[in-house]
Amino acid sequence: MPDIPPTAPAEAEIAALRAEIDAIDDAMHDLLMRRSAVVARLAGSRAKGSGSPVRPGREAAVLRRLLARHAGPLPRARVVRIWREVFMASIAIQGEFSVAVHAPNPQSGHARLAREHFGPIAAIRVHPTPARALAALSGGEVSVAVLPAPAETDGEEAAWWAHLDVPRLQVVARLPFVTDPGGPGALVVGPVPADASGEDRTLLLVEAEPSAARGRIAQALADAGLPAAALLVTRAGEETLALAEIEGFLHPEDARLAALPWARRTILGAYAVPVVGDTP
Ligand SMILES: O=C(O)C(=O)C[C@]1(C(=O)O)C=C[C@@H](O)C=C1
Repeated sequence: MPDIPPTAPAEAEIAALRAEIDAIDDAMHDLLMRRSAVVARLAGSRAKGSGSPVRPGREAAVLRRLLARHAGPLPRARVVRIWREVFMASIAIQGEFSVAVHAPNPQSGHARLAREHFGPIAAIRVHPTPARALAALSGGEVSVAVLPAPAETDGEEAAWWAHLDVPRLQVVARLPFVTDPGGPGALVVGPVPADASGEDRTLLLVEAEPSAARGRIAQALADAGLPAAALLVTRAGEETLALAEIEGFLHPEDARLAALPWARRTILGAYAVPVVGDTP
């Protein structure tokens, strides 16, 4: 196509639209400065306490509320990306933040999930085993650890979830927050309990009798009023370990836990149920 110089009316239209964008940018900048000042007040308030400033449940609740009112051409996944940066900026205002991720290299799927979630500025270090990533978290070197989502095929070394040092360390989030069918999944472990988002899943680890079949474990959970939305069963020597995902935010003193037939039952933490992205 030949290059046609823009006509004067077209230039005037572009200038007017850009003036509108400039005014919106000023308003957005004012609001971001105001928001950061509120975050600084929150950081200074004793109500939040010391320790990790990260509250994944609160972040999820904010995003769900915004996505519920969202309309127009801005894709939902972009809204999430913009607010991820806002959250990370708020976290930076409140203190140091760094991540240990277990991944073979910085380009692998789980390392990319961590980078996408925690943003381009966060210090993210890759560790060759889950144990090394968790040791960095236990030792206070990092704020959170990102580990592959549990799988039934996990061997002794990969099954970090079978030996998690709860309640000192707990699962607090799941990545990605915008569902990606077929993509890798990861869990975020923090040095604080998970905070409820209003729509959560709790991870419950039970040690069942050695011969326990999957169906019997699922039935016992359902009978106790804790039907599993997902159930992973592995056998390690004499042990049968079952990791159940229970709908809702379960507290350790929930009476339904006492109705389970197994003495060893541990809440590993909880995560906000991910949201769906943009439909093509
Ligand atoms: O609500 C808080 O506790 C905050 O620190 C604020 C805020 C936010 O920017 O909205 C920031 C980080 C937390 O992970 C959650 C929310």
